[in-house]
Amino acid sequence: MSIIQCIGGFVTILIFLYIYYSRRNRDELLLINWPIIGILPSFLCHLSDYHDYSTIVLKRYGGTCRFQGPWFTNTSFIALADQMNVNYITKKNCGNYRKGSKYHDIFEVLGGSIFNSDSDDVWKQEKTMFHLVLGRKSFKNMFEQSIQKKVENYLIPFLNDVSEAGAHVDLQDAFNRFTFDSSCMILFGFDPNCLPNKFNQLRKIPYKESLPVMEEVILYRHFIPSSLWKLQKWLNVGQEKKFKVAQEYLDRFLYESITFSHGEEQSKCSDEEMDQCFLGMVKALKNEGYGKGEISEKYLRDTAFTMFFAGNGSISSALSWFFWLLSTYPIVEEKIIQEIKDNWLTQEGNRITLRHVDLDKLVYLHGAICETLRLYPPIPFEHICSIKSDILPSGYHVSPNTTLIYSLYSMGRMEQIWGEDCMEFKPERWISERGDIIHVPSYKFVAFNTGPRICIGKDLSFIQMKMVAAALLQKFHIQVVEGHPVTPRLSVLLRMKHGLKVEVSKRSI
Ligand code: HEM
Repeated sequence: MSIIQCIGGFVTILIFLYIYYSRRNRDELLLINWPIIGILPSFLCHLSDYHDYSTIVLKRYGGTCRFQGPWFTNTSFIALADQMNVNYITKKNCGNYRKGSKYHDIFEVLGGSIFNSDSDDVWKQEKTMFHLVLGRKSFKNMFEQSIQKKVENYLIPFLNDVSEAGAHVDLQDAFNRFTFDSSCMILFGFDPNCLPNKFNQLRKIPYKESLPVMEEVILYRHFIPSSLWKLQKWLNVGQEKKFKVAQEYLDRFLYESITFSHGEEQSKCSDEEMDQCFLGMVKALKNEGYGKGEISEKYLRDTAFTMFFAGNGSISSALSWFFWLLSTYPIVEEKIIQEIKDNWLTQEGNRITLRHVDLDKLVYLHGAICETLRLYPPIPFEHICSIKSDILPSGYHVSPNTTLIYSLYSMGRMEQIWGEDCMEFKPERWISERGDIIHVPSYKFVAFNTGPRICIGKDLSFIQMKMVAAALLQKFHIQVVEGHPVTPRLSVLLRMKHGLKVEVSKRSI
């Protein structure tokens, strides 16, 4: 018998077994760990709706189950969406769980940054430095002023122009440009002007496109054998070729920004603003003798890249899902508008000042943003690795050196965690009878991760999202174009696959 006949016979048996199983039990078919090829067929069938598929599987198996990859590929993992188990691995027994070597390989592009660090010394030192900078009053002021400037001088005029032209615009792209520019202002002290103030001045900017491409390839690296993607990388073909090109664009931009050697097209900030920007403060801290080692350009690049990776896409993704949900739930939009009317924000002449003390009064808006992050967490899953064998609180056994993936997306949709109405968008669930925001522990509301590796930028993210949402809702009614498909892109960041096409009309409240 020839090899082709053998393969043909094997495939026929698999098809027969597949049909046999599907007729016997449709539910069981959700997750069949086949001999040799493991979950590959189920996985391939559900590639386009991967997050929803994993959620259904995890619900079916009580929140914890094993996804067995093909033999000898090192792609098997334990999937989790059970808050007790997740609290255990991220907090109670976090000493036994690390990001691990597979994570470091997949996220190599982050360099020696805080995200990628497993060494307690380096991680603690970086974390303290982030806290020192983000906690400074001068940094917070600079942060708020940068967002305010960008909203007032670009985002609002841009959408005004769109409404006057009666055009359709991709709101996700506009938010992505907005967060890219504001991240640069905060990090480096200059605005690269990716978001113009006129609709017809939109131009394609390769370095701005880099992150979404890289995030997509990073997701593939999770699920295909590492030997395969490493070979692709070495041969510079396929997805890995796309990754390399995207990284080159972004790295060139970052190194030029660090040394400030761009052309003239950027709006430069004052020397004072430059000193107060994130990297300015990091350099000052290092010069004062904080932390070990020199401030090399590579270190500054890794820090800048981390800030982009952490903050830029997460915020633009959250804002896009927020406006899509409002378009789907007009009653929620009405309540937010009413809240803005009742508490409005300091009015200085014609100018609206978005101070965070005023934003704190917008409790319903806060609840709506939490609800968005629960249903559409920008980072949909987390990846860690066990050191020694362990037993999870649910009784599940974990062998040493096992990959565990906990799905933040699925955890936001579990009935055991959020109740029977978990699929509904209900900002009210975040508000107490007295009208305050209810504190929800981070192992339940996991969009910002939980345990020691919890997000450092959570408070700043809320300020930024509330500033943008309040300013836009006060000025515009944003409606998603009828029939526009909205589905998540297959990526480590929950962006929308087809963007968010919207129509904009002016509103005055
Ligand atoms: C909606 C916005 C955001 C969301 C949903 C979010 C979510 C997350 C999540 C899930 C992690 C854990 C990642 C991991 O360990 O693999 C994380 C970590 C981190 N985030 Fe955020 N983030 C957001 C915005 C930001 C912003 C604006 C900044 C910067 C100011 C930031 C800085 C960080 C840093 C430095 C870490 C690493 C913490 C550590 O490893 O100890 N994030 N974030």
